[in-house]
This record gives sequence, C-alpha cells and structure tokens, in this order.
Amino acid sequence: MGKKYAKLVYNPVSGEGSFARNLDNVIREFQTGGWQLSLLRTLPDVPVEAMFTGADEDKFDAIFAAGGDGTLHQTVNAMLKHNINLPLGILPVGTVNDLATFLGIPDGIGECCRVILQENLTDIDAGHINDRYFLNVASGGLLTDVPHNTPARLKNMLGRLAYYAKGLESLPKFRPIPLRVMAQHGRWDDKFLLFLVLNSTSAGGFKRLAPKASIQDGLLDVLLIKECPFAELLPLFLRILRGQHLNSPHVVFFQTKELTIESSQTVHTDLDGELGPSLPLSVKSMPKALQIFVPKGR
Ligand SMILES: Nc1ncnc2c1ncn2[C@@H]1O[C@H](COP(=O)(O)OP(=O)(O)OP(=O)(O)O)[C@@H](O)[C@H]1O
Repeated sequence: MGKKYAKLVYNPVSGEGSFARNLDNVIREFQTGGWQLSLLRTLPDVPVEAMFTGADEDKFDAIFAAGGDGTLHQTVNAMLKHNINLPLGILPVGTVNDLATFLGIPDGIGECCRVILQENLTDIDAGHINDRYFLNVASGGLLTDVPHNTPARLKNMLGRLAYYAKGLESLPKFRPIPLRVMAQHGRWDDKFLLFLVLNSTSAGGFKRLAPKASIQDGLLDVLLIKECPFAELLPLFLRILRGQHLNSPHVVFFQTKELTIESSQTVHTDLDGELGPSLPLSVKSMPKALQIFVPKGR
C-alpha cells in the first residue's frame, strides 16, 4: 500500500482535552493504516487560516481536523480561503459536534480514525457569508452568543450543560431585534428573537432544528423566530425539540440559495460556534464545496 500524507489540525483543549492525551494512539492508528501525519496544534488567538499557506497544504493527500465545531469551522475557512481542494477527515472531540453527528461520524477516537481509514468520501455544501464560510449554521439573536460567553473551564466541567446554564442566564435581559430579510422567494421586515441559517438539520445540540435540510441540495434552510410572549417560549422550545416547529405561528421557515439580512441595530453572529461577522449579511449556499470522509453507507 502506498503511503499517504495528511495534515492533522488539532485543538488541544476541545472537549476535555482527551484527544491531546490520545495523540500517540491516533498517530499509530493512522501509521498502521498507511497514513503519515503532520501535526498543526491550534492556538487560542491565531485562526487556522493564518497558519495555512495554501502551497504547503497542496503537498498533502487530505486534511484532518480534531476538535469541536469551532475547530472544524476554522479548518474549513482555512481550506476554502486558500483554495485547498483536498478531502477533509473529521475527528469530533468537541463539547458539541453538530456536523459530525449529522454525518454519522462517531465520536470515539478509535472509531472516527477507522471511518477515515475506510476512505469513503461524500460531497457536502458549505455556506458563504460576507468574506467567511460556515459548515453547519450561521445565527444571530437570542442564545446565539452563548458559545462565545461560556468560559472554557465551565465547558470542560459541565460539557453541554454549561451552554444551557449560560443560555438561561441571558433570557430575561434579551430584547427582540428588528431584521430585514430578503431571499429568493420573499422578504420579511419585523422584530425577531433570532435567526438561523442552516446547512444541516441540527445546531447547538438540537438535532431537528431544520428537519427538511439536506447538506447536498444546494439550499440553505432559514428559520426566523418571531417576537413572542415569554410564556410561549417554553412550548415553542418543546416543539423545536420534537422537530414540530415549522408550522408554528412564531416561526418563519423557508429554503433558499441565497439571502441578505440587515438590521438597524448592531447584531453579532455566530458561525458554527465561533464569533462571526456583524450584520449586514450576504449569505449564499456553495453546493458541494467540500469532500468529507464519512462512514460507508452514508
Ligand atoms: N491551544 C489552545 N488553547 C486554548 N484555546 C484554544 C487553543 N486552540 C484553540 N482554542 C480555542 O478553542 C475554540 C474552539 O473550540 P472547539 O469548538 O473546537 O471545541 P469545543 O469548544 O470543545 O467544542 P464545541 O465547539 O463543539 O462546543 C477556538 O475558539 C479557540 O479560541
């Protein structure tokens, strides 16, 4: 078997730091399977795209990313910005691994290495937003700043419970935001609690947020949650958990290839768990922008 080379981008602190402790086992697993790894350890203040050159990565046969959705997001931004057209292997070792879960990639370290070693690839869409990219979700408004405001120490202690605790804390202070949303088949000008632009079905650990989404259809699934009385938030939340919210009077849902979102207020966004650009936004689907190693049968 000929040897293959992969650049492995890994976040030493994501999840509970378990990947870093297992690094030698991972290197051995890939070595045995014919892959030689070159390691790139992520840093808190330097995005992965600043550590890629484009020319260096072209020498590899694949890029692997080990971390949570944030590490994956940064790696994909690095690849798309530098025009690196290589397959991407995902080692989902974060607190929340929405995209990997959606793609059926297991979160056990040995198991996800073995998925990559099977070399079964599928094409997936990505999203383009202003001058950035996202894989899974772009969002703004209520609760969407929770990932950036949850201290890493709390996440490592409580896992995803830390996000719920931080989210509850922010609820009483939140005010609806005025948004103007323009898409292929409509225009909305109203006050909303939040907006979500999804590529897959799940975000923030909610598996059925966009139950009709496909990551291979060239479409973005958009949810706009309207201003509603506080007392109606819990029933809405329960409908979202069951994936029965698309026909709720509080929800606008549509699919589109592209859209713009503006506001008269300053609104920050979250892209795959990382801080994104502020409004205004110009968002487009990028059909089949990436090749991902997935379990056979996907
Ligand atoms: N060497 C490092 N030391 C401390 N923090 C780091 C380091 N490398 C990256 N980070 C931070 O980790 C964040 C990304 O974490 P990532 O999303 O991959 O894992 P997670 O937070 O455990 O998982 P999830 O996003 O799924 O909840 C980045 O925003 C980055 O600032």
